[in-house]
Formats: sequence, structure tokens, C-alpha cells
Amino acid sequence: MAVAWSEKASSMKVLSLSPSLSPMSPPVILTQDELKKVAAFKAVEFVESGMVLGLGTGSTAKHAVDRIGELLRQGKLNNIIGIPTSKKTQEQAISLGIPLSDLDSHPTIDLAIDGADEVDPYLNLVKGRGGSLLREKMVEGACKKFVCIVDESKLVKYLGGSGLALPIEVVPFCWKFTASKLENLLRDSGCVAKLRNDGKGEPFVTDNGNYIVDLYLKKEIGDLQVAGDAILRIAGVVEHGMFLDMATTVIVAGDLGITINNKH
Ligand SMILES: O=C(CO)[C@H](O)[C@H](O)COP(=O)(O)O
Repeated sequence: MAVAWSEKASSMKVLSLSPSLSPMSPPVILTQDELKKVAAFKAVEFVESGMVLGLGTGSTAKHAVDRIGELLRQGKLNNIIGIPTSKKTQEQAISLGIPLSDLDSHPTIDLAIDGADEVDPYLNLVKGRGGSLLREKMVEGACKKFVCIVDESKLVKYLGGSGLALPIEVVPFCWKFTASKLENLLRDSGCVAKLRNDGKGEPFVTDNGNYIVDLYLKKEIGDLQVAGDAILRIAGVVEHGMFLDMATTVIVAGDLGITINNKH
């Protein structure tokens, strides 16, 4: 259901950005990475012993996974089982001693914590600029609660509104054909499709052996659900990076503090 930032979404405000600051401390300007950490630490407050946890991917989620590992080490959390959303997060969790499992063994997840590339006023997300959108969507789709953590630079008026990529995971076979189908489908939004590269001149390959086609939009997509369903009907598309109506909470860290936005 729809919520708007300024009206219904903000259900709670935390005035201090850093747990170590007293309310009388002078304002502190935090870096983007510090804001990500603040959002991540706040999300980990929702974690309880005995939970099965979806562990997200990216620089924001990394802080949450680090914090979970720290609390386990300190004995403040027990009996956690993590379900990682990427090989990278799996490696991080193993290095922290977080017990891991998968969706086959744990098809229901109590809580997932993950970042996002864009958040719209209705708490819809773009994810996958880190390349892990398929596993993220599988894990976060199996959650009772999905807490998304972002710094305020991720807030957009509409999905695609940052001018950055809307990622689509595609099979490598004839990816140009799939990319042109995507451009054609979203031509009213001025869509340009580009194959993501790995920075060394080769295609970026996901954990699932697929490619990513990044869509750049000049205009807003009309009905996101309709567009998402149409994207999935293109043979060759594996999954798209729009996470519609999936986040139950979005925690935003910004210069003025943390806002916790709950879906109503
Ligand atoms: O979807 C993702 C990875 O596939 C990430 O959550 C998203 O890219 C945000 O990353 P970061 O926290 O590094 O800004």
C-alpha cells in the first residue's frame, strides 16, 4: 500500500545519528559510509536471538553483517542462522563465524536486512547495481520482514529517477536480442540498454553465471507492476531489479538523523 515520505511513511524519528552522541552534542556531519553504518546498526536492533536472517549484499548491508557478527561474538545474540544473498556476503559471514544455511533448508526467513540503489515514496526499490538482484529477490521474497537500509542519497521521486541503472539479469545467450526487446518494451520511457562490464572489458558475470543489462530511463515508467511483469515475460530475462511492495521497513540515515519508514 502507498505511503509518502512527508506524510505517512515516517513513523519514528531518532534524533541522534551516533549512539555515542548526547542530545546536546553539536551537529556532526557524517560521511556517506558513516550514514550507511548508522542505518545498518539501527536495523540490527530488530534482530533477535533464534532468528533466521537474510543477509544482504553491498556496502550498506556489509555493515549490518559485521554488526551481527560482532553481537554473536559478544554473546549478545545466539542461535542465528544467516541466508546470504551473494557469494561475497557468504564469504564475509563465514569469516565472522555466522552460521549459514539456504532457502532449501529454511524456506521462511524471519528478517532480511539489505541496502538499495533507489527508494521511491511508496517504498519500492531498485536493487542490483551490486549485481546480486536475483538471490536478493529470492531471499527477500521469502521474508516475514524486509528492512531496507539506505543513506538519504538513495531517495528518488520515482524508480529510475536517479538517472542510474535499472539492472536486469539476463541469460548470456543472445543478450543483445534480449536487450533490444527490453529497449522496445520501455521505449516510452526513453530506455537505453547497456551490457554491464566487469571493468576489465569483459561482461560482468553474476553469481548465477548470467549477465546484467542495465536500463537507463529518461522518463518515469507508468505502472511498475505491469512493466515488471512484462519484463519477466521476455524470454532471456531472468529477473529485474525492481523490488515492488517488498520492503516492510526502510531505514534512512541523513544529515538530520534516522527516519524509520514502515509500510502500512
Ligand atoms: O542491490 C544491491 C546489490 O545487488 C545493493 O543492495 C545495492 O546496490 C546498494 O548497494 P550499496 O549499499 O553498496 O549502496
